[in-house]
Amino acid sequence: MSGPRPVVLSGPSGAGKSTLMKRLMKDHEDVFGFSVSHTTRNPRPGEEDGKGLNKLPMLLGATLLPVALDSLYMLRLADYHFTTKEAMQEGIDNGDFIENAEFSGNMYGTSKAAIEDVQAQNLICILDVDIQGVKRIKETDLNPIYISIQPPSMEILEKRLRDRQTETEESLQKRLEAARIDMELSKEPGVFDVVIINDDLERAYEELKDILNEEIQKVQEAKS
Ligand SMILES: Nc1ncnc2c1ncn2[C@@H]1O[C@H](COP(=O)(O)OP(=O)(O)OP(=O)(O)O)[C@@H](O)[C@H]1O
Ligand SMILES: Nc1nc2c(ncn2[C@@H]2O[C@H](COP(=O)(O)O)[C@@H](O)[C@H]2O)c(=O)[nH]1
Repeated sequence: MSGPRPVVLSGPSGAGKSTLMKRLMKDHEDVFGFSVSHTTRNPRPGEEDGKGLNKLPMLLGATLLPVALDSLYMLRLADYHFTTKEAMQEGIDNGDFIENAEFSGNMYGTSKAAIEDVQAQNLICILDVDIQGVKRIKETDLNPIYISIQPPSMEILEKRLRDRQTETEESLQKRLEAARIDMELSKEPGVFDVVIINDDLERAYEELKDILNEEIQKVQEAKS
């Protein structure tokens, strides 16, 4: 496939993938596009459903110049396509997904359309997937850069997840269990191109930008 290489961001829930990714997208206008996954979990307060949001940037770009760029970016970032188990299973059976997994009792998956939407715009496609997704994507011809975002320790991860206030005690425990497995597997040689320890956010962000610098420049040059 031509165009910039996609980027797979993986790592335990609460490690900081979304925080880093949202900053990357905000700081690099029209360089990255997020592969909006499907999930059967319930939306969190403030999360945007992907339905219809893809069309928003063009409308806003043409009509709403005085709006602050920050708010434009928050508006155009869909979090997920929130769906039901039945609808998602039907999509999986139809071959609509390049990968799917069960995580913490819910289904998650990357549709082929989610990636194609981003690649059609010649943007760097960012996928946020768990370790099962990483393994499945390795069986495809997507050829992304594989980056693992890891917390400095289990204790800090637990604190971040608790402070985020998005989980029940039950789902928090499931996520911590998955995190232990993830932290072990990410140490296996050859699974990830790079492992970033997200201790200090600024340092982790600089590291992420450095890794992606070559692809970022390619997209920026192609646009100039
Ligand atoms: N370096 C950091 N120092 C302190 N807090 C951080 C750091 N990075 C992220 N956080 C905070 O930790 C919490 C988890 O981060 P975030 O939601 O980005 O994780 P995630 O990996 O995307 O999780 P999930 O996979 O569940 O979506 C957030 O409240 C975020 O503000
Ligand atoms: N295999 C996949 N994993 C995914 C996908 N989208 C998100 N995820 C991972 O799920 C967990 C939990 O996410 P949350 O939003 O409920 O906190 C996290 O590790 C994500 O990376 C996907 O399409 N496929």
